[in-house]
Amino acid sequence: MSGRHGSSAPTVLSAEAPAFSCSSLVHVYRVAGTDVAALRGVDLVVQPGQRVALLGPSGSGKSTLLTIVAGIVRPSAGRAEIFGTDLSRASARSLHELRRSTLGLMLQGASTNLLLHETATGNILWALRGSPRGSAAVGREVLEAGGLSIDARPVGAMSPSEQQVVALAVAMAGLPRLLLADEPTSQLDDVARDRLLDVMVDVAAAQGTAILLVTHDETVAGRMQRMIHLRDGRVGEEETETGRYAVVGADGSIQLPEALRAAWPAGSLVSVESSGPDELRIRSADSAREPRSGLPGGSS
Ligand SMILES: Nc1ncnc2c1ncn2[C@@H]1O[C@H](COP(=O)(O)OP(=O)(O)OP(=O)(O)O)[C@@H](O)[C@H]1O
Repeated sequence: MSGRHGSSAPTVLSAEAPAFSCSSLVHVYRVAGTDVAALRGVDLVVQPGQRVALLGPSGSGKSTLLTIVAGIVRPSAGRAEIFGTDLSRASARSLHELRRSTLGLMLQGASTNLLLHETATGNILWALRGSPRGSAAVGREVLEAGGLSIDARPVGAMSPSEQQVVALAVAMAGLPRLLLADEPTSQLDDVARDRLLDVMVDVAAAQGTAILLVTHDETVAGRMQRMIHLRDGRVGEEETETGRYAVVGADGSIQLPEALRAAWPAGSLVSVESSGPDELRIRSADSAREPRSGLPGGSS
């Protein structure tokens, strides 16, 4: 595949740097005098060429994280870097350059980044104008997988699912070093979704493209190499081939399993005992405590 998808040398911003990394990342939206904490301390590292799915309930901060990685929204606090470029400090100009040369964006609302009066192919060619890397052939391959290889309609006359295929074709045609995709196949039926995923994974593997992809669809997530679950604006768990694990944050915190959250509300006291280098025992203080009547001096 790599021959077919061959391109000029990639723009190397920092050879050894992760595709994306963030630590203690916080984002607060301020709307009409009210603060909404969308991200509450996210720690995450995505290596070059790694494919990562972001999952989590609605409102857990997935899209916010993606717009920060895209350099569209500046984080309120914490650190976020793309290939070694600090997103908090980068000038508007270098963020623009980063998006042009390094990132492929397919954010929510597939049609927002498309020229509606142009055809699918016209959109790909437009996106590749002056691009330091990029392959119209890859764009056409994605269109073909989505059944749009021969289509003279302007994108504005296409259905939402067809526009989603075009948006993915445009994003992939740029041969980005990091593809950011928010629900990239949400409008597609299962057959089209699987065909598109095949091409996406195939091209990404051939090009060494890292992917950070938001999805609610476990099938889509399963095509990525890592599955990260966000909860309440933090990384809660990660699924690997060997199981689903809680993730220790930079501050040493871990989230409670969902099933225990109602039983152990904020402020609950727990005893945390290390019973070996690889084992931690957490018990509710209530269960550890003797009944009051059994306590020395207990009166009830
Ligand atoms: N532009 C905005 N202005 C104000 N609050 C916002 C904005 N965007 C998101 N939020 C709030 O930030 C929190 C995280 O939202 P976000 O969209 O990042 O979550 P999400 O996990 O992507 O949700 P979904 O799966 O529904 O897309 C939510 O409480 C949301 O209401």
